Amino acid sequence: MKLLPLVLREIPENLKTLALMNALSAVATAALLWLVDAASKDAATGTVNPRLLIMYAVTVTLFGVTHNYALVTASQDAERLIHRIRLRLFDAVRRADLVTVERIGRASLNGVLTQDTQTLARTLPMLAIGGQQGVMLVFLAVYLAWLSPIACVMAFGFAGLATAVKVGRTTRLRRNMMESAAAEAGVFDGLTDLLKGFKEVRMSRPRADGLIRDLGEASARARAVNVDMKAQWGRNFSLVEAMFYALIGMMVFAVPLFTSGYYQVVVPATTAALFIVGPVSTVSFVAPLVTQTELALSNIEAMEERLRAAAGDAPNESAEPLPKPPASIALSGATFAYTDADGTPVFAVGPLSAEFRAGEITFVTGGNGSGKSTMLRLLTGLMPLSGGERLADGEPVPAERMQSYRDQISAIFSDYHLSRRLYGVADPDPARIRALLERLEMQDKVTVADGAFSTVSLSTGQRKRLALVVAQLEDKPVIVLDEWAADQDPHFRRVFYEELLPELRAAGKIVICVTHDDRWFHLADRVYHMNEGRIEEGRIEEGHRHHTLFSLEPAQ
Ligand SMILES: Nc1ncnc2c1ncn2[C@@H]1O[C@H](COP(=O)(O)OP(=O)(O)OP(=O)(O)O)[C@@H](O)[C@H]1O
Repeated sequence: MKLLPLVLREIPENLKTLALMNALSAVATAALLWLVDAASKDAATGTVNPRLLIMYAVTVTLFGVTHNYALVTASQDAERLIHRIRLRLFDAVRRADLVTVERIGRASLNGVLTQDTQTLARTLPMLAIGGQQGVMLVFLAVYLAWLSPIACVMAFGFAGLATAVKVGRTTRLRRNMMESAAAEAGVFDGLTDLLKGFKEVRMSRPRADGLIRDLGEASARARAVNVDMKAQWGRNFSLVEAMFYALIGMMVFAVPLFTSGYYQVVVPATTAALFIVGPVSTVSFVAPLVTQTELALSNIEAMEERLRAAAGDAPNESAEPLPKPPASIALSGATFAYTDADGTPVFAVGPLSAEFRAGEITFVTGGNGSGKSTMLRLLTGLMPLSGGERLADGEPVPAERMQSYRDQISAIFSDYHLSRRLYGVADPDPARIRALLERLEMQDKVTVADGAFSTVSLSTGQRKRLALVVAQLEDKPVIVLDEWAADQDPHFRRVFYEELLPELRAAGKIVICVTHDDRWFHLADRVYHMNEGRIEEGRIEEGHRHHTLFSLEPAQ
């Protein structure tokens, strides 16, 4: 049971008031029943008792106010709880390192962050209502027991039976619903192929025919399963409704057989039975949601635990700032290995030693899969080192300064995600933005207003140019560009190598650039070459061009 401890721990503030309001609204309901009984006796003699009328009006008001308070507060508390859980999850994700996030998988993270929290958003308010109706049932039971203990036992016994039937059938119905969801997912998969692969479908009639045939079959399967599911739902609904009518019948036909003197209370007892139908129905509907809620909470807790366990007892990475913006950063004997699910290393890098200095352009070259991006991830502090050190100005960067170290670096990785909002750039100067957009030849495509780009629906190369606008607005001492130029046209590639990079160097930045463009290797002050996870420093030979530009020597 996770829900109750969670509620007691996370949102204890209103619980007492909530319980009181629930109890008051339930008492008001029982009082209304009593008043109806008393007033109907007067009505039978052709009189209206004004005192009862006033009491009735006051009790209805009390019920309205307390019921409304309890419902609204319970819903607000449920939303507050969900909000807190979400914030905790967001924070756990932002604190996790890249290896952990990649190991858990974005799909699993997404599932917990969206589906499981949505499940809570759906079930918690309903559970709150169910709880309230449960309290109401307790008070109605007391009232009915006061009128006639036997009537109470029989009414609640029968209601319990109806609930058991309903819950049992709902479990079966849930199986039908899961089949229905699977069938709908089949249709959705086909639709994804149709819409995402529209160009491919349009280009080939046999492919289109095959896909549409499969889609038709998936849709027919979904129809059959849905018909079955809805018939089952209809049968459940009718049966349970009929059982509640049977309950009322029992109050007037069966209960009198078991108790004497019942004729005196038959009207209020039957009215009370009518009143329990609604709450019993709600409680029986809501009860199965407890399992879903518990499952969602378990998933969320397990995910938090995985994220937290990965962080382990790691010190607070934001505890200390770097003493000053670094004039050089370096890896010294750094090692790291990717592992598979069993922990077996699948690709190892290092020991890597490389230094990157302010006012220098450093190129990192190497074949596909040689470990360039991995080296950058280690250098930028995105992934932990297994061995060796990261240095800033020749000094090892302790874990307590890692966030401050990362904050010195603007990085545009090859899979860079461009947000529309300029997160992390406080009050950007509009004139500077305009100048940068012009410099990156994007002024006709994009504007910036209220801290956001007017659009990010652009080509990959154009998005990378905007990423460079953001990086320059950030104005950090280190700029890392992972194959930035690969998505640019020849004209802008030249601008990048011959103008933008030298400008960044002239501004005193540590410029690190992964590239395959050997035509411009001569523009670098330093070249590192990656080969099967090892690094070699290239010596640039004057007067040479193209790939013979530098010869490789082991780094010192
Ligand atoms: N998350 C990961 N888990 C396991 N192995 C990985 C992971 N990321 C990369 N690798 C492996 O590490 C090796 C180096 O990858 P990396 O991306 O660093 O190379 P790269 O030199 O940047 O390649 P490219 O030029 O193709 O971008 C590859 O063999 C790759 O399969």
